[in-house]
Amino acid sequence: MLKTPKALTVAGSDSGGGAGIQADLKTFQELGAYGMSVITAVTAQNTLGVQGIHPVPVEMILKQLNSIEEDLRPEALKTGMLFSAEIIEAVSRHIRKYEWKNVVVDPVMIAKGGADLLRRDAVEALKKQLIPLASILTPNIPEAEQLTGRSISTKQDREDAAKFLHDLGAGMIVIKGGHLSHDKAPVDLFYDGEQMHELEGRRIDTPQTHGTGCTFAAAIAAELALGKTPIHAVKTAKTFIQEAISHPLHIGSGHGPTNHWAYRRNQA
Ligand SMILES: Nc1ncnc2c1ncn2[C@@H]1O[C@H](COP(=O)(O)OP(=O)(O)OP(=O)(O)O)[C@@H](O)[C@H]1O
Ligand SMILES: Cc1ncc(CO)c(N)n1
Repeated sequence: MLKTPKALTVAGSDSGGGAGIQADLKTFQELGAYGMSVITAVTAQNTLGVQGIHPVPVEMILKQLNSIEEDLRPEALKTGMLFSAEIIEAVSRHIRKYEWKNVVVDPVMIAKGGADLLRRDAVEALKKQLIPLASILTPNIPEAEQLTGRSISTKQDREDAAKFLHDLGAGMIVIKGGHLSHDKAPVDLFYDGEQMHELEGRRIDTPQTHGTGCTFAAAIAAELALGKTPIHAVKTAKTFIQEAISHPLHIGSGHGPTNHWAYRRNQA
């Protein structure tokens, strides 16, 4: 009997459904992985912004992780919004203890509307505890700047940042190009620990980009769960997010969600 690949997201809930746990589960489903979740925080959120954040007690996060470990060990996982140093420490300890593999770390810090999804004092825990466990780390440019303490404007800056993050212990790094200036194509830089690869893309001029980073990292995790190679996984994730942004759903009046159906529909 063929084994069903299981992918786990350890992240915050977005009541609006476009980012966080909800985006991750939709992405897993579309790419053919069985989706599971460990919720680290509940956010009250819509396309206009974040109206509230309620972190889940660490004890309950550990219970969710243990329930998964005892019965449903994932082939791959992704982490998203982790909110505090104590949550990062608990999640990292669990991943280390049970030697979970194929760990995609999306170092979520700030929502599109400016809300803090990670406490400022938790950045050190992220660098010391979780990044060394990452098979693939997926910062956007502002997150890479925070993690490296350097400003990033040129291609050389991005390559140097990727090497710096590799030295912190991340196996492979994708520095996402969504935040490059609007007249530039959103090229993502993928460093596999030896070589730099550029993931070309076409910029789609739309405000409907809520949850792009979550969806991209979840697509990588789904592909790794399916047994695909890292380079295949990041390339599929890039196509997946490009399709999802290209076919907006026109939901809400702010930064609307992307369209998780678009990739599979276009493959059919
Ligand atoms: N306007 C766009 N057109 C095409 N691709 C885009 C656009 N914006 C982002 N992307 C792509 O989406 C993916 C996520 O990148 P981005 O830099 O937006 O992540 P992020 O800032 O972490 O997202 P989030 O807002 O969810 O935190 C990358 O592959 C990036 O190249
Ligand atoms: C819960 C959650 N995670 C991540 C993001 C980043 O897009 C968000 N807006 N909300």
